[in-house]
Amino acid sequence: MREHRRLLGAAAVFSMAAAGLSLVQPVLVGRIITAVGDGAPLSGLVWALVAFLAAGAILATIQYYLLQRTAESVVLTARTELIGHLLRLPMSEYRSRHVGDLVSRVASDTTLLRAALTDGLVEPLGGILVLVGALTAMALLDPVLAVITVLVVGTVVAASLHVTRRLRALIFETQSRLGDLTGDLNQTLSAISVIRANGATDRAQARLGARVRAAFDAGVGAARSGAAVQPLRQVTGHASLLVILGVGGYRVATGHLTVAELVTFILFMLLFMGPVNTAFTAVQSVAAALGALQRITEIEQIPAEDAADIITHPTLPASSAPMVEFRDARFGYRPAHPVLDSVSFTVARGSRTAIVGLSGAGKSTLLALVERFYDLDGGRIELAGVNITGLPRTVLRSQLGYVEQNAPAISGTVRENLTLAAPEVTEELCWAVLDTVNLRDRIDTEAEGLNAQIGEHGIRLSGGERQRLAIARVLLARPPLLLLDEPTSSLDSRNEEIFQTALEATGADQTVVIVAHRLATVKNADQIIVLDHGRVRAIGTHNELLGTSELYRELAHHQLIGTPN
Ligand SMILES: Nc1ncnc2c1ncn2[C@@H]1O[C@H](COP(=O)(O)OP(=O)(O)OP(=O)(O)O)[C@@H](O)[C@H]1O
Repeated sequence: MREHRRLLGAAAVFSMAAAGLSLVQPVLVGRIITAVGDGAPLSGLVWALVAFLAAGAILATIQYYLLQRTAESVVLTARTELIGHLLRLPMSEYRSRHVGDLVSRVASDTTLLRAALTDGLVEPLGGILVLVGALTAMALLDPVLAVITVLVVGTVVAASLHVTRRLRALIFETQSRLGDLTGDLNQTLSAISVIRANGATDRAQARLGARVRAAFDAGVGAARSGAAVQPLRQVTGHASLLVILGVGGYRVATGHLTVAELVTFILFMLLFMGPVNTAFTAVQSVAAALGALQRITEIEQIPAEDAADIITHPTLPASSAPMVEFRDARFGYRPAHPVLDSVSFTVARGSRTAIVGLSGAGKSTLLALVERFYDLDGGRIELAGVNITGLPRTVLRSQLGYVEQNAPAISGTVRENLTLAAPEVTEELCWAVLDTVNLRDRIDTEAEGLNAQIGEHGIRLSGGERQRLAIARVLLARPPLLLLDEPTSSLDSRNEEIFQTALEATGADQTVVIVAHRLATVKNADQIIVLDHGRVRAIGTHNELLGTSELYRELAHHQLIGTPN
């Protein structure tokens, strides 16, 4: 920010100096005309005029560069801050907003700030000097003509300000429609195979076409408002020139003014019109920037995920308490629709806990709550005896290895995906863990090896390969608690066996909570939690539950846990 102010200050000084020089030029021209009339020597005056013109041009060039540089760095700061904030929003915000709209706020809205700065801030500074200087000179030369000029220009400027009042809202509307379009386009392209396979391309095109049309209509609305200013702008220049030529000519004829004075006056008037024109542009740019700024601040005003956190434990104290404990936990994505209700259970250190239940029972939500993607509505979750709301989220998450349902991958290389939680691990360890999940041979087929790109969302890998890569990532990071959400749903039986072996090899220093949909994964767990409509129906081992839980018996009988009945 300080750098911006320094650069802006320098640009303003250059702008005012260039403006000051431009004010001297009409005076010199007037002198030259008088000298021509008097037959006096001209060369000194002409050289002075040339020198002033050249100096003015140099100053204007420097000022232009400084201004553009500042404007670019303001965009840089705005983007950097917005991106920093965007990455830290509460999870619910990403679910309720279009990602494309968020992207357009970073890419497009910030750009509008640039024009406001160049047109709206520094140019007018130099402009004010020219305006005041030129007006004073005009008043000294001929007060009557000066008053006439001010009246003509003032009326038109007032009218144009009235017109541009609506522009800010119109630009907000235009940018919002653009955000809707990029949001929809982004979603459509990421689900293009679903659309193609269902023969919905034409419908998608029609829907996107309607979005394009809405953006066009909003843009036309803003253009109409902007265009209304243009004739006023033209009128100001032409009308004042015509009036001054008429009245000025009359005043020369009646002996109130010399020709040299009239020419000087007109030159000052033309100088005076420069800032007036700039003001027209500035008003529009600032209105546009305010519209865009509204969209940027809308996001920046959303408190970051951890803004309201009250940290009671900056680090995780050494403790022999259970690894995880849910105590009467209640949660709903929407206030009146509880997804989890009175959930209580304990996960011992080094144990394997499986969570089973029908689809929609709340299994994934349970893991997301341990990650603190959402906060409970009631009750508490403890990690090693500490309420997780009292831990910094970075500390909490450093203890967890989470394999999400469907194992989403990040765009980038195999290595980037593997080392996301442990950037420092060696190449050797990477290959070893790929070996553990039976992925070494597949990655070996890539000429770039670990540096092979896996495409957007890992599109170049099969579902099962993506899942194995996600498992490899948490195995590599070796966090104390693994949260695995149906990690084998896309694996064949051989790879599932390999996964079981890898899981058994994790050792007593790692606790595992696994949402499972296959009996094979569940059978050997130390405890199985049966979840039904957000409530814990039973807890026990496979053999115990076969005897005590009707629901578990039914699920086990179908061999498929977690799918609708
Ligand atoms: N972001 C969300 N916003 C609103 N409701 C949600 C959200 N995520 C999940 N739900 C709802 O919460 C309930 C529990 O979902 P959850 O994903 O936890 O179930 P699950 O037991 O993991 O199901 P599955 O076995 O099908 O993965 C479901 O009714 C689901 O529709």
